[in-house]
Amino acid sequence: MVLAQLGGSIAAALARMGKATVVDDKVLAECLNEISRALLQADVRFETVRDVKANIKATANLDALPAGTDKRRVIQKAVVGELCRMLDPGKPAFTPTKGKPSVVMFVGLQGSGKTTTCTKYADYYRRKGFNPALVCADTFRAGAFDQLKQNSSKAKIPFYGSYTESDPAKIAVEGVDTFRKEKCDLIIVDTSGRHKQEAALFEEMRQVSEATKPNLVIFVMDGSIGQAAFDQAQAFKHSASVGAVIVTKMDGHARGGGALSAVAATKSPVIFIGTGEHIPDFEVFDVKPFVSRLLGMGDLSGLMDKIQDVMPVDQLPDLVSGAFTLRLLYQMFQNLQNMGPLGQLFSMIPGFSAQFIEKGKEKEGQAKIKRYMTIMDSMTEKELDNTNPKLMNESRIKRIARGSGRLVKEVVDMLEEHKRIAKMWNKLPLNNRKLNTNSRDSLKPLVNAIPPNMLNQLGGLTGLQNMVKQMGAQKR
Ligand SMILES: Nc1nc2c(ncn2[C@@H]2O[C@H](COP(=O)(O)OP(=O)(O)OP(=O)(O)O)[C@@H](O)[C@H]2O)c(=O)[nH]1
Repeated sequence: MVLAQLGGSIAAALARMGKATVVDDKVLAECLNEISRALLQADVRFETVRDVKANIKATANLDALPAGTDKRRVIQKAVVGELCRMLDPGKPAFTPTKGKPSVVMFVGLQGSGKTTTCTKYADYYRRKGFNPALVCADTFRAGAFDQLKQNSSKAKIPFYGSYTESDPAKIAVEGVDTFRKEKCDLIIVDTSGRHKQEAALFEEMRQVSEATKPNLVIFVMDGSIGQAAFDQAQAFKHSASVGAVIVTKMDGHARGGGALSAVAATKSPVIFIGTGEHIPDFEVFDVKPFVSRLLGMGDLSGLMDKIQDVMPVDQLPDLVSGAFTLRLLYQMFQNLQNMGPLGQLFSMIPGFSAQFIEKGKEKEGQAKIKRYMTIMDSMTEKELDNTNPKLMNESRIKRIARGSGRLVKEVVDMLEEHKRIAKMWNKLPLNNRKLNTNSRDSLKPLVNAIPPNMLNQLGGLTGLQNMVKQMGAQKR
C-alpha cells in the first residue's frame, strides 16, 4: 500500500533534517515542504496539508526553545503528534458493550466494500464473545440480499432480510426488532449504495437512520478513492451523522490520503481497515502504532499480537488431536493471512515446512493461499469438516469450481495438496504438532521480518527464542 511510501517520505524528510549541522527556521521550512509534498502526493487535500504544516511549525516553535534544547527531537515529536492528530479527531467512536443491545448502521457508496465489511465487523465482535446479527436493508442492488446472506451463513451469524419488501427502513426496523427479541447485543444494518452520491441515497440513509436510531453509523470508504473522499464522507455525515470510518482495500494501491481526508470530513476516527476480500482480512486501527509503523519506528505491540495469532494451532486441542480437515487448513491460512509478511512463519508450523511456500517464491505462495481460501469459501460445512475420502466426487468438485470461479483442475490440485499435508500431519506425534521453536534456523523467517531495532529490544535471537518458547508454553 502506498501509505508506506508516505511514511517513507516523511521519515526521509526527518532523517535529512537530522543530518543538518544547525537546525534553524530554514532547515525546518525545507523539512515541512518535503512533508507537504509527500502528503499531497498521497492524495491528502491541500487545505489539510496547509493546516498540518502550520500546526507543526506552531508546535515546534523553534524561536521560543531554550538554548541547548534538541531541536531535532522537538520537530520529530511535533510531526508524529500532528500525524496522530490528523488521524485521531479526539473523540473516540462508540463501542458496543457485551450483553447490551446496540444497533450499528453501515453506509457507503456501492462497491466500497460495505457488505463484506459488515460481516467482518460482526465476525470480529463474535470472536470477542458478542452475539451479533446482520440485517440487509439494501433493496437497491439485486444481489445484495444473497451476498449478505451467504456471508452471514459462512460466518455463522444470524441474518434478516426480505426478497419482496422494497422499503429499506421497514426491513431495517423489522430486522432490528426481531434480533432485539432474540437478545442479540450487536445488530448490524447493511444499507444500499449507489455508484455516485445521489440525493435519493442520502434521503434513504436519513430514513433508515431515523427509523432504527443506531448507536453508531459507520462510513465505509474504498481506500483508493483519494481526494474524492472528503466530499463523499461529508455528504454521508450530513445525512446519517457518521460516528466512525472503516477504510477498505488497504491491501491494494490505496494511497491512504483518502482516509486522512475522511477523518477530517467526518471528525470521526478510523476504527478498522480492510486488508483483503476474506473475513479475517480486517485490522483494528490504532493511531499511535499505525503512525509508528508508518514512519518505520516499529510497533512492538502489533508484532506481539501477530505472533500470538499464529498460536491457535496449539490453542485448539480438539483440532490438534482430531483429523486434519479442510477446515483446519482454512483456519491455518486465516491465521497466516492475518500476519502479513510474518506469514513466513509458515515454515515454523510442522507438516508444512518449506514445501508449501518455496524459498524466493513467497508472493506465489501467498497467491496460492488466497486461491485455496476462495475455493474453500465455496464449500459447504460438511465438505470443510469431511474426513471421508470418497465425499469429494466429480459433481461436488464441479460445483465448488463454479462457485469459486476457479478451474476444476485448481480445485483438484488443492484437494491433492490438502491430502499431502494431512498425511504428513497425521504421522506427527501429538506433542510434535506445535510451533518448532527449538532450532535457531526455524526462527530465521521471523528474524528477517523484524526490524533490527525491535530485535535488539527483544534481546536479540536468544531473547526472541525464549519469548516464543514462553508463549508456546503458556498455550499448552
Ligand atoms: N482487496 C479487497 N477487496 C475488498 C475489501 N473489502 C471488500 N472488497 C471487495 O470489494 C468488492 C465490493 O464489496 P461489497 O462488499 O460487495 O461492496 P458494497 O459496498 O457492499 O456494495 P453495494 O452492496 O453494492 O453497495 C467485493 O469484490 C469485495 O470482495 C478489502 O478490504 N480488500
